[in-house]
Amino acid sequence: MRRILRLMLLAAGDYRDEFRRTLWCAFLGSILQAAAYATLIPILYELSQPDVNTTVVWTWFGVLVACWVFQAAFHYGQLRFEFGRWADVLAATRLRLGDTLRTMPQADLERRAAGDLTTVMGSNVANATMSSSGMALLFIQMVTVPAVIGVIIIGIDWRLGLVLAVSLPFAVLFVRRIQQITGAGARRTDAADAAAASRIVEYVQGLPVLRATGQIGSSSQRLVETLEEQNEAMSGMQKRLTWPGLLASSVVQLCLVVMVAVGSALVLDLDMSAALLIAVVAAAVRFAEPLSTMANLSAIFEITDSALERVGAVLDAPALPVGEPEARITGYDIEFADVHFAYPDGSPVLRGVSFTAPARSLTALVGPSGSGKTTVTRMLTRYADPEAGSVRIGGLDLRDLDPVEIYRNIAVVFQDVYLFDDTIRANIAMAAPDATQEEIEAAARAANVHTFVERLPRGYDTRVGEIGGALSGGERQRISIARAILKNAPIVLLDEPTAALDTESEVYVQDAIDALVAEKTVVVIAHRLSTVVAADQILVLEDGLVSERGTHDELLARQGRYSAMWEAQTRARHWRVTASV
Ligand SMILES: Nc1ncnc2c1ncn2[C@@H]1O[C@H](COP(=O)(O)OP(=O)(O)OP(=O)(O)O)[C@@H](O)[C@H]1O
Repeated sequence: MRRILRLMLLAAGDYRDEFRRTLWCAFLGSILQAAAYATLIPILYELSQPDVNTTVVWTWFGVLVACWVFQAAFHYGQLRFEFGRWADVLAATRLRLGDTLRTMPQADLERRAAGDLTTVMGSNVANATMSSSGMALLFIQMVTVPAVIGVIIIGIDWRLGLVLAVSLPFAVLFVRRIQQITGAGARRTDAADAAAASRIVEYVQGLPVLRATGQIGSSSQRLVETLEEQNEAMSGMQKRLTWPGLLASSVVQLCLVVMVAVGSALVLDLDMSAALLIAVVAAAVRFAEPLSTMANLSAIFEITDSALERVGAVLDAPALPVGEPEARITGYDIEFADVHFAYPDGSPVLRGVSFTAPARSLTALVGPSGSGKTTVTRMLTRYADPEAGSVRIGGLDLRDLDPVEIYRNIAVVFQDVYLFDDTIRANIAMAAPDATQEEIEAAARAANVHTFVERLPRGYDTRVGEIGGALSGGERQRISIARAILKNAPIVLLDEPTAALDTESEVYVQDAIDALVAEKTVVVIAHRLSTVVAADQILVLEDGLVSERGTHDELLARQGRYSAMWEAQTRARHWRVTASV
């Protein structure tokens, strides 16, 4: 219970003090509710006496009314938060989750599948916040009311109290069993939901490939298997709940039957008045009722618990530590000093990379596939911190810098362009939301976007989603370069932006890149060596190490790995030309 309470308070965030007050309201309200039921015992008892003392009856009736009035006041305090505040808590928690995802190391983020995070941000956070308040209050009520009534019944007649005391451990045992089953079931269902969400995202994104390979609908085995597991997780839990559920409610009913039997025997022995028995049994119904409610609701309790756990795991995720949050980048040279890095599940990828890239110079990274080129550019955006060595920008160790400050100074153009389902204008302005229309158009012209946007009926106001498929790879790439030009960051990282383009698109995109990189510190990953002949320095990466460095001419003269790669690519180009003649 303490763990759940901690998670609830974590989910309540800035509203945690209000939430605490609500829990107190629920606790005090529950005691008063139980006390109100208990007043029925002296009232009924007195009414059954041959000479009724009306003062006693009215006094207890006054206590009953007072209990209900105060209970209603506490209930109001509880409902005000439950209905009035939780929508705010939900919105605030989603924003906090969004913030945590932003500050979480990129490497940690990547380890979570997209669908998993969608489930956390969607249904998990809704279950965790909206139902957790209701569940917490219900839980308090369900524990407090029987406890108070139980104590009062024991005080009135220990034998009837004993019946309650004996049946309680059995009821608790079955409720615990139900909780174990629903707990395991809810976790399995949540994991299955997250896996299904990931598979659905993957299925939708991969539709073109799936169509081409005939893996659509039920023939898409991976999706079918995940949906089957989701179904099995849900129905399996329901099946396993049948017997414990039945037994838990039977114990509660049996307890009442035994109590009536014992009470009747006492009445027949003239050891107890019939009126008192009726009053005690009426109160005992309130003792038993929450226990069966608890058994019926435990599935919802566990779903809430599991959702809280998943939301808590994201909220608790450690952010990248920042040495000097106030530090600002003022110089734009880059330095890698003996950088070692391995992905969590793999062998070392960078094994002592060292180089410097002076400000406003162009550094090209070349090398075989898997040699670590992309990882070098990732380290520059503080994707993760090196295991040894340091990465510096303008003399500042990235470990000291807030990732927001790093991203403010770096523009990245990837091979795969992500465009949001918004207007072309909004997609370009993403990195500079305050940019004027003139600035957006200037960037678009520089990136060769203007020419094709002009041809669209709604120009810059055309939504990318409306024409998604109608934009060629080169056009999408040019939009992403316009975005980077508008951002005007002093450092530019290019991950082979022209690699997947046809020759005509490549020319347009190359022009756009030229406009982007002028006067910037540029690091570019290149597979086609012809695109980086003019680089100030070329670094050849092999197996996580810089094996050669120099200008194109210097490296050719060295007759090493670079010169062999150049030879191979020139031969391939020549072969393609002769083959097509
Ligand atoms: N997120 C990741 N998790 C685990 N291993 C990774 C991850 N990303 C890359 N790797 C591994 O690290 C090594 C270097 O990858 P990297 O992408 O940096 O190489 P690269 O030189 O850019 O390759 P390519 O030219 O094919 O893009 C590869 O063995 C790759 O499998």
